Amino acid sequence: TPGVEDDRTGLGIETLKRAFFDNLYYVQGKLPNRASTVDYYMALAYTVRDRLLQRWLATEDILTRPEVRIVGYLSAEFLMGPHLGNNLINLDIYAPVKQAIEESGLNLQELIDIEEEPGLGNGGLGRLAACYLDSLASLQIPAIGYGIRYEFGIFDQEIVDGWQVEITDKWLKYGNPWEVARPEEAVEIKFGGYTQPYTDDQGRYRVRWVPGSTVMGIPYDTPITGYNVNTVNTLRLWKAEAPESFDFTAFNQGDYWGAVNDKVVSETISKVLYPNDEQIQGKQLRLQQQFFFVSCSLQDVIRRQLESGRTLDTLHEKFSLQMNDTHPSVAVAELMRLLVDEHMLEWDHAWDITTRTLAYTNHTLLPEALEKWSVSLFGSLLPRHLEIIFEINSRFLDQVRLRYPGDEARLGQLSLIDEGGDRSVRMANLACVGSHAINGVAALHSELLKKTVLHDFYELMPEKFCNVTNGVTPRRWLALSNPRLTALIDRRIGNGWLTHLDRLRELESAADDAGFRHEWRMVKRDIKADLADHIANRTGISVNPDTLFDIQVKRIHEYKRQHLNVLHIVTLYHRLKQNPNQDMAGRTFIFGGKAAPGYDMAKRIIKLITSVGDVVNKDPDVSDRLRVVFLPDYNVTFGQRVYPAAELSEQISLAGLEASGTGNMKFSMNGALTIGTLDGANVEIREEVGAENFFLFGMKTEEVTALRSQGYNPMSYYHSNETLKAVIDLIASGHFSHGDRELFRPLIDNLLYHDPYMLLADYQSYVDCQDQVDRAYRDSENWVRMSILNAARMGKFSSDRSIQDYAQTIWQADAVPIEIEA
Ligand SMILES: CCc1ccc([C@H](C)CC(=O)N[C@@H]2O[C@H](CO)[C@@H](O)[C@H](O)[C@H]2O)cc1
Repeated sequence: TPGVEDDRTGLGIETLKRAFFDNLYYVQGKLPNRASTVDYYMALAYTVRDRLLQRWLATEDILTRPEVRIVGYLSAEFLMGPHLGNNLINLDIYAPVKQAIEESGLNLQELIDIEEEPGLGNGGLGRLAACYLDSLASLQIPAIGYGIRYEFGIFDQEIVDGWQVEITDKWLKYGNPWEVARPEEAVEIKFGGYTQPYTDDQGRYRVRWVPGSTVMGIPYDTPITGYNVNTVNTLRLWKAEAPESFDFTAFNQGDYWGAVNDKVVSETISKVLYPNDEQIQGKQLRLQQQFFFVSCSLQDVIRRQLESGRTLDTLHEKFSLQMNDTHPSVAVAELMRLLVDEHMLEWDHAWDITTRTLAYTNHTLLPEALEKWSVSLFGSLLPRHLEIIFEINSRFLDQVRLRYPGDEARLGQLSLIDEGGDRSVRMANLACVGSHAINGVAALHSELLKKTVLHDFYELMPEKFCNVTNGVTPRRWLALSNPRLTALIDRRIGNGWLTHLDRLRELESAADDAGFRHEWRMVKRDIKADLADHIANRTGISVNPDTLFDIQVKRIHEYKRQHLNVLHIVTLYHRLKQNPNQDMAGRTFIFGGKAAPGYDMAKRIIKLITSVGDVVNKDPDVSDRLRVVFLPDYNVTFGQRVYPAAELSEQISLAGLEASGTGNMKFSMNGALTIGTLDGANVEIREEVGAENFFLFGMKTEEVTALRSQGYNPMSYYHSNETLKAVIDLIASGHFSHGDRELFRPLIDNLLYHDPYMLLADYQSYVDCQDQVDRAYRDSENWVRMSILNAARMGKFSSDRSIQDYAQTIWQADAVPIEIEA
């Protein structure tokens, strides 16, 4: 009817309201008088989903064209965060929807906050994958994210009596309006069993895999909107189901458990995310999960290739598949199996296609994070893949022998099989041999990769190595998280910078504008006040928004040195106890981060933070100048609330161990200054913002290596630094643990006798640097100036720049604008 907008696509306020209440009624089956906030959220989610569907289907259609290249991002983790707010920003319908919801007597932020966060990741690696999906769509590059639809994501964290407690993450309890199941595209996945060589009808040697069990992989698709474009890409997450979910024969024999056994066993595969960050556990289920989503995804890719009318000979011309760390690296063997065993390609031809299609990104140098699977476990679960890996290895080592005749040591290093002890498959080696490109995630990290863990591969195949420094999406981490600063920047430099972040440079001149500085300071002050209210509600701790907000949020890990931050806090406490009139700017220290459930030292660090906080926050001598807060359950939603409120960003890892960091980028973009070591992307942030706008401390990687090789004796630092000794002794004395000297003994002993992450060696440099921060903060005009310059010079760290680097150097992928007929 003329004049009446389509209910599904109209953006008029009245249309939006009608559509909203129609979805409440027809989808949620609720009338307003009985609707809960979750019902209203669901109704709004469906209303927004309706308005992206046309673009989604148009993008899906483009992917079927033979000439269109597709980027497949294989990741065991996608830390997406809540969808509603992000889609309102990317579809540019935030304002009309806000008005429609408010005119309906509801509060949009309340509906946005009720969404269960899909926490399908641990930390940096998973969130990077999410930022990259946002940039791929915003740059109109056809792409598919491939992962696992865990029924339970990363645990929710509660702090009970100062200790972390893990709570199951039932994110699907109300259902998920942002996914569409596609059972018609389910695939079968094999496990176990044995292999059977045979000769095919052309007399050629072939191998058949006779599985011990099979499960079905059911795809669930989530739309990935681009910012202000028609592209809506897909995140395809696989759920495991039993081929037969109910065994009637067993049931009829009264074996009720038997009747559902298959179902339970199969579904276990996609049941829960492994909550370990940077520590391998070598559990069979973890390898099952990795093979499950990789085989599902590769079968899906091959189906799309063939349905586009292409043959498999040109798979690499249509698909670029990126392996997000080694977690998907079984893809090298699985693609070979599918091409050779299932689609009958010749080995060499298949190998050429495989290496041209696959690429590998490394995210960590930590030895304990480099995946190795025992040959026995691998062979029992994936007998055919082990054969294929042995074949790949023997052909590879033949080449190595030609290149380095007689160099057995190098051969041993490069081999896909670690022959030492219990033989194991080195997944990083498999990923390197099976890829055409290998990259690190920051300039320093990529250099260290070439010098250390992947040195032998670098010497053998230097042409494969490159660097792509990480980035973060300014849509979620500025426009959605910090609308007030976004509005201020828009007023100053116009919009367009959200897709061309380099334009933030136009803010540089504003740093010298007192009026603008004042507005900038006010925005930060307001956000700090909001966070102070949130902290009070969440923890009962009152913080003063006029103090310096010093924030460290990231997974708890000894190499990230949250406990070095605590040593500084105790140093300030010690100083104030000795001299209460000590002149210093008031500081609020805010921590957040989850510890892997089995990581005792990390859990003890959380207890140290909460224990020091209990004493400091209640001590009248210091509490007006010092506050320590551990905010529970650090996740994407939490990050969106905290990054905009920060003034000082703590990036204090031991040089050489933080591959990149991405929180460092989010803090700086929101005007926080960084105190940090020359580690990961800190190096490039300091290059961009200027050394004068960065608080640098600590040893460089070379100094760390030198000290380690000359023999590091932490006890000598304890004895030669009076304040450090007093601080350590205070903690050891039980002062923060009700006199219990045992509670933190493991931590203290580790620092005094081992200190593998060299806290004591970097302590004085850190404390001195923090004193610099204190002095700088008290010149608030200059501080705000530095804050503006920090944000203005963060253009490089947009994930759009990272994706453009990948597209140009690794994927040869181009933008394919999507036409939508009106
Ligand atoms: C097998 C257990 C496991 C699980 C996750 C990981 C990830 C690689 C850990 C991770 O998230 N690494 C972080 O990746 C970020 C994105 O590149 C970097 O910014 C961080 O520096 C790096 O620690 C390793 C090992």
